[in-house]
Amino acid sequence: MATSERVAKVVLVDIEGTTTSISFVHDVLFLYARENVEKYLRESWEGDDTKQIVQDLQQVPQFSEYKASLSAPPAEVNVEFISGFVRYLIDKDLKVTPLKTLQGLIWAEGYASGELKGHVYEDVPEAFQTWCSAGLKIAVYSSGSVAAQKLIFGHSIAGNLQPHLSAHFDTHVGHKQKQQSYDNIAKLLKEEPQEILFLTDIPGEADAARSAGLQAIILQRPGNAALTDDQKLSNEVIPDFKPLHTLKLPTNKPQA
Ligand SMILES: CSCCC(=O)C(=O)COP(=O)(O)O
Ligand SMILES: [Mg+2]
Repeated sequence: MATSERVAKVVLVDIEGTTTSISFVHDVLFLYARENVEKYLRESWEGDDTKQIVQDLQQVPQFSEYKASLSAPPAEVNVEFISGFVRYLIDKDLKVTPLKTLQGLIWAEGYASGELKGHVYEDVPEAFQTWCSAGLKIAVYSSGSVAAQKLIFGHSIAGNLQPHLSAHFDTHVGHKQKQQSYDNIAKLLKEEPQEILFLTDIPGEADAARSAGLQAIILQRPGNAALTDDQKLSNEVIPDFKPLHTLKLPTNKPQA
């Protein structure tokens, strides 16, 4: 289907590599979390949220591997030990839920102080505006926690984009390369899967979304991983959101 003829009721956007540069996520956000995790854990160690995250981190499969890599692991978990494990997970870019929850809490302090401003590509605010004016809904599905998603769009370099967004999904609905996650999202949105258009930089995510019946398009932003010839042949690939400015609802009926 030509991009100009495409119709959808919901545009479901990924963040890293789609609305936002990979370098911002890795070189700014992940670095901020790396540098501030120990301070954050020290100050919140006795709090219920941190206690739950620390417990959940110890259930991550890589925990025993990390412990075994240390010459003298402590007898009891402490701030330094968990901070080291968090940095280990960040360096491996593991999209595990307790890490993502913790990162969101750490970033909240950076956004509140003004040290962090969320990067969005220049075509993103106009696309959000155009889709909302055409009656489409915009939802977000990222490995970043829902709280972190609200921060990046609420404190973006283009201002507060959060009013354009109707729904947020993170790894609580499942892994981004699993069909079941997209089945879950369609059910939660109460929409037919084919009326949802998913935009992502990762072919495995596009494949999983299509298996669930969603439409999917790949973004090839500057700095994204190169696609193979096969991936280019089996996907529609666009450089930015501009070709999707003509996106319309399937009927002239406005959304309820
Ligand atoms: C919510 S901004 C940080 C995004 C993040 O932590 C991440 O791992 C990016 O994953 P995505 O699913 O957006 O590619
Ligand atoms: Mg991505």
